[in-house]
Amino acid sequence: MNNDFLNIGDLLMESLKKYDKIVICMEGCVMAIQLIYFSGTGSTQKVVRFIGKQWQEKVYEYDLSNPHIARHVFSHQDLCIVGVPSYGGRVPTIAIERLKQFQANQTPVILIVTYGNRHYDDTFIELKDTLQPLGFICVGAMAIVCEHSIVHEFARGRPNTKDFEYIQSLVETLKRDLHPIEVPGHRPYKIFRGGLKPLVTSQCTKCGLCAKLCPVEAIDLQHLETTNESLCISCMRCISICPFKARICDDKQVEATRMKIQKVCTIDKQSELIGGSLC
Ligand SMILES: Cc1cc2nc3c(=O)[nH]c(=O)nc-3n(C[C@H](O)[C@H](O)[C@H](O)COP(=O)(O)O)c2cc1C
Repeated sequence: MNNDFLNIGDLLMESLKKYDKIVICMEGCVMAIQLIYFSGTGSTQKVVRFIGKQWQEKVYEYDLSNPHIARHVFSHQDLCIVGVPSYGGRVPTIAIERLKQFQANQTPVILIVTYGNRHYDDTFIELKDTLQPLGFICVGAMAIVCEHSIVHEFARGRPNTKDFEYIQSLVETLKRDLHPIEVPGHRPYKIFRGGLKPLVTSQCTKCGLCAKLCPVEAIDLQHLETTNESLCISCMRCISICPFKARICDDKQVEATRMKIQKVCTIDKQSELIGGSLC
């Protein structure tokens, strides 16, 4: 047996059994940092990478927006950091489907939810409910405010330099006090009826980048002028990556969304550590 490894999973299971709060010092213990994320327009990826680097330079990555992502089994010697954006206060369905391809073995996991300054509602509890049966143990969670990927005026430019400094301080706190946690949210989860579907304009040069990068293959390379709306998950990836700004959301629909959420979005929220002790 290799004593250099601290078996975090076993410690956590013990703590769960005893209903005792456990404080785990990560300093000096050997772990692989595993980043697993879904990110439509790049904010969640940026945040998860930043948080991972606060532990170790060397990290492994699993991008859930890749339809051909390889399966993996994580061990108790891994520390996983799982990040998703909140869509309508929920975990994007495709992220749940792809997470279920993974397995864990008492693997500690930190949950990261990014959201566009409105609210994350039931995203944490849904993410925890997805990961726990797979063998993960939730030992930390953070809610991070990012620019709203539909209504960009909300939290525009965030996370900015100040946010990253703050996130760094949150990670330092988290590192000193990893333990099994409860997360906020309700069951049954909030109903999310889906978002806006991107439109294609005459600016389209048929370069095909959107089709290649669509997380759900909703754009056919042979028919770039349309989007398969039954597959589209409204992640806004195609709009954000188009070099010619040829894919857009209908202005009126964006305005309607803006009006609906503006009251709760205008005051800038702060990123936060989430979760009470499971004691
Ligand atoms: C379909 C959809 C639904 C969203 N729902 C919410 C929401 O309920 N609350 C919120 O604050 N932000 C919401 N947002 C904003 C995103 O959660 C936020 O911009 C997130 O950081 C995007 O991450 P990404 O760049 O990794 O895709 C939504 C965005 C999309 C595309």
